[in-house]
Amino acid sequence: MTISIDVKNVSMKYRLNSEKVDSLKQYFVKRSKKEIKYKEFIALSDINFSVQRGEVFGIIGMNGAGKSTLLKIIAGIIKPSEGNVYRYGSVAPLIELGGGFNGELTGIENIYLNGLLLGHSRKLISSKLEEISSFSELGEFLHVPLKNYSSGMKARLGFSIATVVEPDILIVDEALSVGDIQFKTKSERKIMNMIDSGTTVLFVSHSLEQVQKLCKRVMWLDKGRIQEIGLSAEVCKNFKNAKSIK
Ligand SMILES: Nc1ncnc2c1ncn2[C@@H]1O[C@H](COP(=O)(O)OP(=O)(O)OP(=O)(O)O)[C@@H](O)[C@H]1O
Repeated sequence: MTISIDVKNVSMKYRLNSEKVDSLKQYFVKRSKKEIKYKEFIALSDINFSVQRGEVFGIIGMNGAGKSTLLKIIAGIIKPSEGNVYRYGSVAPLIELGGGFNGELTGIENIYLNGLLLGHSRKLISSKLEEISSFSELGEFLHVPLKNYSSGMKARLGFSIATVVEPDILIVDEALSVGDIQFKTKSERKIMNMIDSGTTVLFVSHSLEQVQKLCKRVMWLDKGRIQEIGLSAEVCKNFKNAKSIK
């Protein structure tokens, strides 16, 4: 078995402002006097696990358990406070789609901007422009500034860019709604095709049914800690029972 993602001793602490500051001026005065106090919030605590190549691995947990934070750390979008993540191969994060979009630029210009942010070369983006445009089905809108797009249209473009090059590792946050029903079906089919061709998938979802259908192994996160890692049916059952007791 070859490892695709290795998460070692990862912890994440967020700093929360614990003091009310009424103005920016007051903030800077207090900051210069070192009077700003922070509370620490531990979103993830000592997370250790690995995912094998070609595995579809699920992460479940209640709201605020730390699922999205963990995905963003694994995708390299944010850095953990402690620990390391080792990824073997190229990564396509289907989270915060179009995070690097600029509303003043057109769809086409944003394809280049986002593609470069994903680590692709200009040449590669040019060669894939037609494919991205056609998958997004945005037609003439691709020549219009993004500030005139609906959120579904932006998500369509983001998805089309992120998946144009088949990655070794796909990171999917279910919370993102990718366009309308027709586009959702099309994007789910694309993800299924990648799974069939051996892409490693990390999948966060609140739908236990979907998790059991797709994933063999699942991790249950509870208040930033690993509660259980194991076979999907078993972990989902324990999670469901615990939820009904609460
Ligand atoms: N930038 C931030 N600053 C401070 N706290 C944060 C930040 N981002 C997340 N948190 C906190 O970290 C915790 C974990 O958040 P996260 O979004 O990872 O949870 P989640 O399991 O994905 O939740 P959900 O199922 O609701 O999407 C939450 O309590 C949240 O309030």
